[in-house]
Amino acid sequence: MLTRRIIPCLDVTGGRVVKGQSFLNLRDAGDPVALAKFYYEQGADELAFLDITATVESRKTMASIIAELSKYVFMPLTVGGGIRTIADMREMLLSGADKVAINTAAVARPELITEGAIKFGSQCIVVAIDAKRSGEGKWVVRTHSATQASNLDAVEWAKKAAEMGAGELLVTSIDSDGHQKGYDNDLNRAISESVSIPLIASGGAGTPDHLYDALTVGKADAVLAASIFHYGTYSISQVKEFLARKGVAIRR
Ligand SMILES: O=C(O)c1ccccc1NC[C@H](O)[C@H](O)[C@H](O)COP(=O)(O)O
Repeated sequence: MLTRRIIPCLDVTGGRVVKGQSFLNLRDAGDPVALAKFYYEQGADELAFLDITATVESRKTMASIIAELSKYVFMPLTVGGGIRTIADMREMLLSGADKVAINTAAVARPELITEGAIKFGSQCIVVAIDAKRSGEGKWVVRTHSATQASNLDAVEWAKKAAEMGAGELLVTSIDSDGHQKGYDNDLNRAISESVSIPLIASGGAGTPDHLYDALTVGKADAVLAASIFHYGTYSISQVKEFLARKGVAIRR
C-alpha cells in the first residue's frame, strides 16, 4: 500500500497565513515561511499553499514566498489560488512549486487541465474542487473561493477533471472547512470510488481520528489540514504516531 500523506495547508492573503470557517471570518495564523519551515521540521510529507487573494499582485507575492521557501523546505510543494493560464503555472513551477492547483479556471475552461498536463506533466496538475452539500449524497461545485455556485455535480466534475488529465484531486468540503468536526467522508468516498487518480481530502480535520476516518471510510489517498495544525491542537508527529499505531502506512 502506498504511504499516505499528511499535508498542512497554508491559506495566504496579504503575505500572512489565515484560517476561517467555511471560507469566512478569516483570522491571522502566522508567517508563511516560518510555518512552512516548522511543518517541514515536524515531518510533514507535503505542503499546500493557497493564495486566497488571487490577484496578479498576490501571485507575485506567492512566487517570492515559494522561492524563499525552496531554500529551506525539501518536500513537494503544491501552490494554488488564482492560477488561470499556462504562464501562471510556469511562474509558480519555476519559483519552486512542484505542483499547481487549479480550481475556478479549470471549471471555466477544462481544456486548461489538458494543456497543463501536456506542458508540465499530469503529476504537476492538481484540480482543486470546493464542494457544498446540495442534498442526500449530492454536492455542487462552487468557484471563486466558494462565493459562486456552478451547475456542476462534484462527482461528475471530478470524473471529467481526471479524464482531462489531472494528476490529483484536492477535494474541499465547504460545509466542513474549519469546523474541526471531521471531513465529509461521503463526498470523498463518492469521488475516490469514481476516479483512479489520488484524492487529497480537505476541510474539517479536528482530531487524529478524523484523519484516520478520511483515509479509511473516506478512501482518501492523502489528508490536508489547516486549523488542527495552525492552532497547535495536534502536532504532525502526534498525528503520524496515531495513524501508524492504527496500521496506516505512513512515512516516519
Ligand atoms: O479555497 C479557498 O479559496 C479559500 C478561500 C478562503 C478561505 C479558505 C479557503 N479554502 C479552505 C482551505 O483549503 C482550507 O485550508 C482547507 O479546507 C483545510 O481547512 P481545515 O478544515 O482548517 O483543515
